[in-house]
Amino acid sequence: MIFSGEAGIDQGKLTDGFLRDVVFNLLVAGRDTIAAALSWFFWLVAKNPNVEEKILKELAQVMGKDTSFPTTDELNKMVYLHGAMCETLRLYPSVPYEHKQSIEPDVLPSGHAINGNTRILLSIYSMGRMEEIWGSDCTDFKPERWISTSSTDEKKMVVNHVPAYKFAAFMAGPRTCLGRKIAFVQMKVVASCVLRRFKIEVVDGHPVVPEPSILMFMKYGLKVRVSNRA
Ligand code: HEM
Repeated sequence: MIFSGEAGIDQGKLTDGFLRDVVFNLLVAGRDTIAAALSWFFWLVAKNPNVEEKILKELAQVMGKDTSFPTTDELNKMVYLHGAMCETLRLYPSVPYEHKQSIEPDVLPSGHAINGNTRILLSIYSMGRMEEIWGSDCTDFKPERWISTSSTDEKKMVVNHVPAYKFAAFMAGPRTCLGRKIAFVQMKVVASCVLRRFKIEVVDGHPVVPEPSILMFMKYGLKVRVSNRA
């Protein structure tokens, strides 16, 4: 639209109103989605010390004693952390369900015939927990399922390609999330900076349950004890 359509363009220039709306859209789409995902990530990591240990090991290998923000190159090397982020979004997608609407009668890839003007609700949350899709360990938090050894260098780990129609946290098709890549950058920067410096422990007895809404936050927030890593 920005380059080919008329909307938001006046005498060949983008209008202030159009630019305002684009920036607002990016802020709305990209703030709470990341906040929700990071809450679930820190909770899952605190509850799975084996995962925490592997993340810290990878961070030490990639960053050494450098305490500054990770570079793009360093972020790309954080393969296990990337897997942990995908695994978090599989189990706790920031957008738990989506709705799409047909204009005309159609047949879905599943073979289901639908009428025109039909609303379809997709539960991204349920899809992330289906045994047919993810296997018998579908409820386990297992970053390993997202990574494998490189075909050219068996000492190197790489992030597996998983089709968007299987991992639907960012949805798929022409209206897929535009911020997917920047979302991983932001989440990995925050996670790596926090986890290297601090130990996060969930306060005993604090209930952690999802609040199903347009975005899936924790119903009672996340109460944690934060201590400096020795
Ligand atoms: C964990 C983080 C995020 C998740 C889980 C997420 C998920 C989604 C989902 C499910 C959609 C709907 C796609 C559809 O209906 O087909 C969407 C749309 C969108 N997202 Fe994200 N998002 C995240 C972060 C971001 C960030 C950081 C940005 C921008 C900086 C962003 C920008 C957008 C935009 C602009 C759209 C609308 C795309 C369109 O309608 O064409 N998102 N996102």
